[in-house]
Amino acid sequence: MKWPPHAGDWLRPSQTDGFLQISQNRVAVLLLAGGQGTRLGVPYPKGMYNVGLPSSKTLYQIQAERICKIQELANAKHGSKCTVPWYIMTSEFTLDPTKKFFQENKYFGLDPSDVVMFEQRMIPAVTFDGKVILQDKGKIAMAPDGNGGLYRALVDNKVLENMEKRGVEYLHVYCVDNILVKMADPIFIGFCVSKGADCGAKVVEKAYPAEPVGVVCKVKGVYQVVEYSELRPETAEQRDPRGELVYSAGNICNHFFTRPFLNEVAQKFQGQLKQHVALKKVPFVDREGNLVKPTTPNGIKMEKFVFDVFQFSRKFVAFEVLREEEFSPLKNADGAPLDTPTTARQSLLAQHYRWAMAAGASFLDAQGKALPPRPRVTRDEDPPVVCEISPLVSFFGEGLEQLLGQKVLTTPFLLDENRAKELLQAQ
Ligand SMILES: CC(=O)N[C@H]1[C@@H](OP(=O)(O)O)O[C@H](CO)[C@@H](O)[C@@H]1O
Repeated sequence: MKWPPHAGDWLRPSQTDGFLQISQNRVAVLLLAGGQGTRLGVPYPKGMYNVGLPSSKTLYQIQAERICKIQELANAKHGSKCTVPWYIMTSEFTLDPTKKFFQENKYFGLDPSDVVMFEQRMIPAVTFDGKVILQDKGKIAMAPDGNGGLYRALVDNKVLENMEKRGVEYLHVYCVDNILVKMADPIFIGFCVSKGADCGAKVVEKAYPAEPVGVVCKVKGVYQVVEYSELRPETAEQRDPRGELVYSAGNICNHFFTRPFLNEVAQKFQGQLKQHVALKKVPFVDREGNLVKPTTPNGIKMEKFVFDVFQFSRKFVAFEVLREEEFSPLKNADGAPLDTPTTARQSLLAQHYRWAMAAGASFLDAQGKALPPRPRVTRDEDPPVVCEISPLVSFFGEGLEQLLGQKVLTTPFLLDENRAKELLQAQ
């Protein structure tokens, strides 16, 4: 069965309920940040990556500022003083550097007590015939247990108790690498809550059959995600009579869970989660004690997947969003055709350019020559101007008419809080 229906078939969800929940401290965000970023090829956590924006902000900073802003928007709407706690699942690889980075950057303006870091487990990598691999003399090669290690980590670290104490009822769980992620998105939260869902997933229409995204679909009557690594190419290519992909609902790793659902999974089901097998290049020491970096896969890493709990949901919803507004993941190093620092930067700058244009701004180039507006910028090209808008100024593009309406701006243009104040004062 094709899932979900086309975007136009959806009821228009209301933001109102989402903001209400946020303002009542019932919403938290949970970041999956235990991965090693092997494809990106950096020795530090992906969240610390700077994709080369004019502001030089890292993914962690952008996300922290979005939390600040969503709290502010909910407060302004409901006269509250709310908190959206940020739970960050790290691993042995990412915990210390992440902690240090947040400390050095004063938690990017968030209250440190509202940023809760915890660690997922590690499991040994093995050879194809099941033997452990020595990464160093006397050290077994270990890898994080996959983003589905979340459920055990929630128990190990008493995170669910922390959520309960704070009165958190709804979780927006997301992956670190999507530069366009809408943290605690009130539209998504509002939609899931209004449908009485215990579990939900945002999806985008797949761009092409072999795109490396999981697909949300029904298997034997049960909603689940089939991961791209486990979907046969001929299945991925199946089309319906209209010529559209049958499995077109691409998973963007943005999930909604209620706390009671997470509790139930943690207590009853997490032991049942399937182990997925990934063939990987695992560095090892040879008999002479030399470190060898294999060029072809030599080992197996076992991983659990965060979405494998969808099968236990009583009410699951999928929510289709626009790729250009919500999905541009950082997976690969520059040089790869897609999902690189360059494409992540281009997607964000293209979005901010669209916001500025929609707010009524026009642009001059660096020599003062007027630049004709370009209504459509695709996600993998440079927008005609460099325009970056701080999340502290605008989360969704809201509130920009007042600042940018009828303004003639010169590229490159960086709208941070100071610039926003100047623009307001100049009125
Ligand atoms: C286990 C898991 O969560 N896999 C996700 C995740 O893939 P990675 O290749 O593991 O980053 O993010 C993708 C979206 O960026 C999503 O399509 C996929 O299903």
